[in-house]
Amino acid sequence: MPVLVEHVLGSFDGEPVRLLELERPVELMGCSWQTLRQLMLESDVETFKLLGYASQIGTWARQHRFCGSCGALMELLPGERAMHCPRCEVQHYPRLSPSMIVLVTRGDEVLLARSPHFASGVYSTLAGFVEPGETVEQCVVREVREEVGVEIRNPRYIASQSWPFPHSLMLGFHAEYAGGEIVPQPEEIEDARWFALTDLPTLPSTYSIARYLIELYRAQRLGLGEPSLPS
Ligand SMILES: NC(=O)C1=CN([C@@H]2O[C@H](COP(=O)(O)OP(=O)(O)OC[C@H]3O[C@@H](n4cnc5c(N)ncnc54)[C@H](O)[C@@H]3O)[C@@H](O)[C@H]2O)C=CC1
Ligand SMILES: [Mg+2]
Ligand SMILES: [Zn+2]
Repeated sequence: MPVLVEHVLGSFDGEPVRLLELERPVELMGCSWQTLRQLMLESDVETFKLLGYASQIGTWARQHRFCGSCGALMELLPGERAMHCPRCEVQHYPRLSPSMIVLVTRGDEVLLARSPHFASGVYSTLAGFVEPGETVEQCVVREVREEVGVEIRNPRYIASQSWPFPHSLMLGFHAEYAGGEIVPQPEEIEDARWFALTDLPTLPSTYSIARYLIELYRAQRLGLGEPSLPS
């Protein structure tokens, strides 16, 4: 195989696991290439966690081959998960992008939206990347305002999830509606509506924290058993 670089990842079921980054996709007997999204839908949670980790390490190392400060070829630092510049000594650790995701509610109704690239009919919670200088709570307020023009109150942290598409760390919140009419952000939001908990549209994958936030609130309001977050 045309191996570009090899990363030792750890072990799985007692066996050592390595990630081989190939120069190009080659045909391998008995194997086929799949996207990480397909694998999320088809794997068990433990396997997907390993694949998500491998994908994030591979993406980070591939995108940090050269030093962003001086342009020199970077090296993997032995004994640490870091890329190191031998010329100017800069270190780059795997990249994580903190992102908030929030379920906005109004009694027995939840605010869900569609982005133009969702599968047909699917509605989800609002999400967005944290910007430099803001707290996650400020990000929740800003993103909801930008994406649907609605004001919220009491943003409350619920749970988090690693989301390897390509390197998000999802910070899940619940917030209450405080005012305003829904105005979808042009281009970003195709449609946004209030849905009754007893009449929800097609929801995102059961693996997602978006789905968990919705199911958790539904369980709490309707007195059902609480879901568990696969993470
Ligand atoms: N696990 C889950 O349940 C869900 C996860 N997500 C993830 O949340 C993240 C944020 O969601 P979006 O609504 O797409 O974000 P968003 O509302 O901030 O808009 C996306 C835009 O942000 C910019 N962007 C891209 N990467 C960035 C980065 N690393 N830092 C700052 N800005 C960046 C680009 O201009 C992009 O078009 C994505 O990674 C998405 O995959 C979104 C919904 C559900
Ligand atoms: Mg968004
Ligand atoms: Zn350098």
